[in-house]
Amino acid sequence: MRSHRIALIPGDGIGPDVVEAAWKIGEAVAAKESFALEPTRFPWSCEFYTETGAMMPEDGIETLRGFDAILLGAVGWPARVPDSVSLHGLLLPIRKAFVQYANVRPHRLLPGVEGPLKSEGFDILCIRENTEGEYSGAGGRVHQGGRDEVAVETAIFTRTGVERILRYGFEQARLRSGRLASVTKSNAQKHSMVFWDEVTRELAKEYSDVEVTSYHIDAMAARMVMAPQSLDVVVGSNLFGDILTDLGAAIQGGLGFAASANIDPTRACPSMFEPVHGSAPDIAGKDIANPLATIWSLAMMLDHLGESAASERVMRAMEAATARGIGIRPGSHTTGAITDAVLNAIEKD
Ligand SMILES: NC(=O)c1ccc[n+]([C@@H]2O[C@H](COP(=O)([O-])OP(=O)(O)OC[C@H]3O[C@@H](n4cnc5c(N)ncnc54)[C@H](O)[C@@H]3O)[C@@H](O)[C@H]2O)c1
Ligand SMILES: O=C(O)[C@H](O)[C@@H](O)C(=O)O
Ligand SMILES: [K+]
Ligand SMILES: [Mn+2]
Repeated sequence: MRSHRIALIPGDGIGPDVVEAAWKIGEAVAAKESFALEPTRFPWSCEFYTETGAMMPEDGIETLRGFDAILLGAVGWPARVPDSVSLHGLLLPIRKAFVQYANVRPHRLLPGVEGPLKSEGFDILCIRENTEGEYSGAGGRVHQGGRDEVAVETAIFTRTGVERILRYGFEQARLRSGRLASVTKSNAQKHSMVFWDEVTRELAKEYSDVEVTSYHIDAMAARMVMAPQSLDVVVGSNLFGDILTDLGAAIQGGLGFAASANIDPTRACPSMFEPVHGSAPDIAGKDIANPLATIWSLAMMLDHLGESAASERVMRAMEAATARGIGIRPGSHTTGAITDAVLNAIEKD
């Protein structure tokens, strides 16, 4: 029987609830399609940090390297560990070490879900650079606490990094409508974003079948709200992509719906799948976290593993559940009730 080894990192807050919910769905579709999912659970989290002084063991990356994929919940519990420590101790090292340079985030309204806008048919694909840019972690602070204190945070854009993410965007545009929007801010950031635009234009010659348009990040934010139909594939830097994908999540009905895949397109390393949202301390422990974002991320994982029939089963079941009004508004159903509705739809399919 085909088998896939999956590392589960539930993490903090609502992370464990949504990962266990998604895992039930994974097991159900694996049974339907006659393959096995072999889970190994890792307790790496802010609690782990409190106990050990690190977000993951020193050999954590090497341990993960042997898996076919990683399914993650959320990292961060600011009351216990500063976010800058937890993110740079677990989530960001995985993205960087495994060169998961393409963070793929689909935003689409599921049937029955009414977003806050009149944006029927909202359906875009955001591609976020995931290994460098504003998240490089290069910089420092001097004269800490003093009147002359200085903080420097240097965004790093390499030709390799910029070219490969734009290329990924062009390729995705080819698979969809043939339209690509490249997010820039070259009016203000006169080095990195001018470079980004230059590489965009260079690649445009190679992809003459793709219609590419550059938009400044601020105008893009407005466009996503005012004219989302004019967009299809959107490619942007790490921070721009981070912000735009919470906006995309909001338009698709909330963070409980937004899925993501951290992809190493070369497949040399395991890719990681996780909801766009974080640990949601404000609703943790209340059993109202929407698991659909993580279930959708699981569908992306199955597709990446070559299990496209199982992936399609998950998507169909989610759509059947929301079409019946399950989980369509924040807090409308418990995590368990939404999970059961999806499981039920899988059984009936
Ligand atoms: N990739 C990640 O692991 C990731 C992503 C974002 C934030 N974080 C971390 O998570 C912590 C909380 O961050 P935040 O509050 O800025 O963002 P968040 O995404 O955790 O929450 C933002 C808002 O969305 C709601 N929400 C999120 N997920 C939901 C779900 N599944 N169902 C229903 N509502 C949901 C929350 O209740 C909250 O009101 C911080 O430590 C942050 O650094 C981690
Ligand atoms: O990448 C980040 O900024 C955080 O982990 C989170 O906000 C995300 O979007 O994944
Ligand atoms: K997450
Ligand atoms: Mn984010």
